Amino acid sequence: MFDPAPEYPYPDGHRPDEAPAPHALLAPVTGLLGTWSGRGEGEYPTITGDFAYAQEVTFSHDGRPFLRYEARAWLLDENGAPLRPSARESGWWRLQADGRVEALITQPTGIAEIAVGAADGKTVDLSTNDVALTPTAKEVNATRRRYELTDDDTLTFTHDLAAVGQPLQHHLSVVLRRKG
Ligand code: HEM
Repeated sequence: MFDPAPEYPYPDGHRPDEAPAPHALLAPVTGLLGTWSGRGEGEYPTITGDFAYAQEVTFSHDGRPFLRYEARAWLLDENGAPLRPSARESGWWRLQADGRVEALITQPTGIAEIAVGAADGKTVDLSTNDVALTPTAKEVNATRRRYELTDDDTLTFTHDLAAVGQPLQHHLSVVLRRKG
């Protein structure tokens, strides 16, 4: 009998050794699969003082040659307690031959980025190819995102930002640990 609300039959995989098998083109990024969390610090010349934050990041796949990417951050007070929700973003990393990456990343602040770069199994380096802004979004011109797997369960991430009239420079650094 016809089921009007069937379950989606292709759940995402979060580990290289579980079904579905990762597509061969994902080989340079399979070490990132899963959920990560950690604490980081940020700064920008237009902001008063540094800030501390926590972040959770998830990479998953459905057997095709792209990653689903999701990240959400929250600010921390001086005792490490949650202060308020901060940046969120989600997107898709399209893996090409030779570890080339084309990423589409959107944020609820009205920013949509296309970034391109490369992954080699341990590192991913993505730089802006294009940015689209909604009419009320802050001016963002470019970003650079660097990931490094320092061991199987530790992922460092740095984010450089060119925005609101400032040249490309450090905005965020975080050390993420594999969850679970
Ligand atoms: C972990 C992720 C991030 C955190 C924790 C974070 C945190 C912050 C904080 C605390 C501010 C100061 C304003 C405020 O209090 O909200 C800020 C400003 C800003 N951030 Fe981020 N941010 C993150 C990611 C990003 C990303 C991915 C972009 C752009 C691609 C971005 C672009 C900006 C811009 C344009 C400003 C405004 C600067 C100004 O108007 O002076 N941020 N961020």
